Amino acid sequence: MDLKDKQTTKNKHFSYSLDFAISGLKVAFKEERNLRFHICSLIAVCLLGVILKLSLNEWLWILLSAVLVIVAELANTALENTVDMVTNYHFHPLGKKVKDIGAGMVLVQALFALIVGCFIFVPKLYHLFF
Ligand SMILES: Nc1ncnc2c1ncn2[C@@H]1O[C@H](COP(=O)(O)OP(=O)(O)OP(=O)(O)O)[C@@H](O)[C@H]1O
Repeated sequence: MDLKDKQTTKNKHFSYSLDFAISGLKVAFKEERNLRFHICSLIAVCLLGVILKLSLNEWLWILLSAVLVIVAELANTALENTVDMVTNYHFHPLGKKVKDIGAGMVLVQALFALIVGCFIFVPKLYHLFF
């Protein structure tokens, strides 16, 4: 961690904000197995989308669902880290509540993505095989 990483004041330039945002994404990707899983799933879905020649509307629904899941996972990661920082890894009923609600948020988004994926891919796969 260099001196810049110990900054606690507001960013003075947009480039600093961008720099910290990118480093946040890198840390989340490195530390969160679920985030890596969601990104791998997105790549697989995109490949399938190319093979099945999705329309522009279908691509937009798929991308919206994927972005919602990834944003939820990032927000959940931030919540988990905040709970760990505040509780110092000790059990606290409110810490449990926050983490469980955060996990619920990701689940809701993931179910939405699954439903969208089923609406788009199931009929296309059905026509392909039957
Ligand atoms: N400080 C704490 N106090 C109370 N309960 C906690 C605390 N930390 C974790 N827990 C409980 O343990 C569960 C798992 O915590 P963890 O931090 O591993 O989250 P997770 O949901 O497994 O994260 P991930 O999204 O990485 O799978 C939480 O959902 C919560 O019920």
